[in-house]
Amino acid sequence: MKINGVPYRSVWVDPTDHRTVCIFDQTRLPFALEILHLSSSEQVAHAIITMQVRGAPLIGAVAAYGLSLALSSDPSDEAMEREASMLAATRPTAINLRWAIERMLQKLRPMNSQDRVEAAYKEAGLICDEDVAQNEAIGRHGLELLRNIKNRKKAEERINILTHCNAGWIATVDWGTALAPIYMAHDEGLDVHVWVDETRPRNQGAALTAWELGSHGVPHTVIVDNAGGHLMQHGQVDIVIVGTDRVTANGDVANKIGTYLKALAARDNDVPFWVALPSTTIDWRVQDGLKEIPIEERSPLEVTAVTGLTKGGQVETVRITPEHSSAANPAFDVTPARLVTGLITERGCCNASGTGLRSLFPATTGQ
Ligand SMILES: CSC[C@@H](O)[C@@H](O)C(=O)COP(=O)(O)O
Repeated sequence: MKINGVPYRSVWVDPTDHRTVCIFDQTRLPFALEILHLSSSEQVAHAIITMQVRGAPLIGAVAAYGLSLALSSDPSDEAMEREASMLAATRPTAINLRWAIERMLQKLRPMNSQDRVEAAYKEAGLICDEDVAQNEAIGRHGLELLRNIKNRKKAEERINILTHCNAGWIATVDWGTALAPIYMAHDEGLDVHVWVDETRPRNQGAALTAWELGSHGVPHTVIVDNAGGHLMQHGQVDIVIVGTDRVTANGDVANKIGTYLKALAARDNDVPFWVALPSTTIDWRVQDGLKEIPIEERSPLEVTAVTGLTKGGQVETVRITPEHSSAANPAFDVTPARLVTGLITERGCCNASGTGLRSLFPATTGQ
């Protein structure tokens, strides 16, 4: 995607030294656009844990480069296994992280240590290129859904889409998952408007989705997380599209906390609820999302405080709860497959079920 007319991906290798990995510091958006240069696997791990990079596909891609950086300083078997485990443990819910590390190890384990560094950067680059192609394909398939909605509307009526968290281009290597169809619809002149859930506690919607959509000129309105049900009751949402951090072999969907409540409201109001994902987000080894997907529990400080821009232009974090109140912060929830209208993948759309997924990915037996 472009920023001020310049095309960017969300992660790239510094062209001047061919080793350092560059990302946008997502904790600084939307107030500042800062590029971070990561030159060790520890720095990559820190960036993932602190959510300077986040979004399921992107943390997989960045972790793959993290392993490449580790091998640059020590390409031995011991170091590779140790650093791979360290990177895989940085966040628990998104399966793309473990998928990317596993793919790197499968490629690198049989190799001589002296050949590993070049091979690792090449494989990480392939992971990135494939992610871009998958998200572009998701965009094309999701665009069909939006065109169908438009065909059922009067000429002057816009398409209202609700989304949760940030599943845009900065959550992936490019395009995004849930936002890819929206960008394509906007680019071809469909009148789309996006209701952006702010997505407390970290406000990925208010900060990141709104920034992305605004930079691309897509009309959007930020709403508090609790407004979606009300808007659906009043016919102001045509479709919900969200991304996901892990989809089980049966089609259960883990995504940012609050997604489940949107799916319930959508079902009660006959609003289609779609989930967009590259196949790297499917965990074929897991069936029951509620029992088997680990849900990340983050710091209570993310709940008891908010960060924003003061009138003086300073970014500040302030407490919003009584000093001695405790807080809980489960970062994801699981939406059962029965509440999901369908999945948008790079191979097309399918039912959120084992049969639906197997109709598109018949040969996949595991990761
Ligand atoms: C294309 S990204 C889909 C998901 O990763 C996204 O919706 C999400 O929940 C991200 O969570 P985050 O905690 O910001 O990494």
